[in-house]
Amino acid sequence: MVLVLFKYCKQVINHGDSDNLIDDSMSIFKEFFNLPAEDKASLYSTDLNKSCRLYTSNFTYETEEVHFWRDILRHPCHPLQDHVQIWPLSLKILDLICEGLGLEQGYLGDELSNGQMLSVNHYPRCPDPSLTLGLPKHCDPNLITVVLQGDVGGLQVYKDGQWVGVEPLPHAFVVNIGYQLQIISNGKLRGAEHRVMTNPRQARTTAATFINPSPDCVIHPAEALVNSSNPPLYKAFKYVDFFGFYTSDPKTVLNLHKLQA
Ligand SMILES: O=C(O)CCC(=O)C(=O)O
Ligand SMILES: [Fe+2]
Repeated sequence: MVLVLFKYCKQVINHGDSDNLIDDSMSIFKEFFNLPAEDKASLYSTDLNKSCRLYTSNFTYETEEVHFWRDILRHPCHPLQDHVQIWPLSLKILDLICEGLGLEQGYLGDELSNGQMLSVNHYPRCPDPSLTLGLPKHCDPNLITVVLQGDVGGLQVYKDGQWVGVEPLPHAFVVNIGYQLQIISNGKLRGAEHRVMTNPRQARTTAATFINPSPDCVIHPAEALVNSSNPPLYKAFKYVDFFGFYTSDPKTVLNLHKLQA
């Protein structure tokens, strides 16, 4: 397994997952979005609590100020045993992150990462990309997100004050660091700020697997990374509470969980 390193975002290649399986999955995702609208309509829902739903733009179409050029099929994979077991690749990535941070192997396992959410994004061809984005600048709320971005670029990360395109590498997975990893690492790792551009020539379909803590898991900076010269930067909280704040205001949620200096 090879990690191609960017500052806040990494791509994993030679990961051992079969290229055919990746291609087949991507074909099925594209086939789904190419179905006639009336076939997909029964899955469309604006109910945030619905387990599997198809929706447009971002969390809540009705109340958001700006709409984005994206349709999403979201599947919570819950309970996990009825769908797929935790994906071995994500566990390997988490153990590599533990090694890099100096945490014991498995520290990021169990309830810190046993929630898995599949989010298949479809960004239709956009006649005028200057008017809209596929997704605005954001940082994912969770631990890490493993993204299969297919062969059409569009994902950008904010690095050193500039937007940098993440090159689509064949069969590579992009790993985005989420807020929970920033908090657990006590700021050693930073959540990846990213956005998605639209494309005037071709549609783009991507599959993001969100690796999430369980809702009641209490998140706090890892004790091994905190000492008198590195005091904790964040409060302890339940993931479900953090996620609630994130859905109402993703821009200020991290500040709410900071300890005052
Ligand atoms: O589609 C992409 O490339 C990224 C998707 C993403 O950032 C997200 O779903 O949060
Ligand atoms: Fe994201």
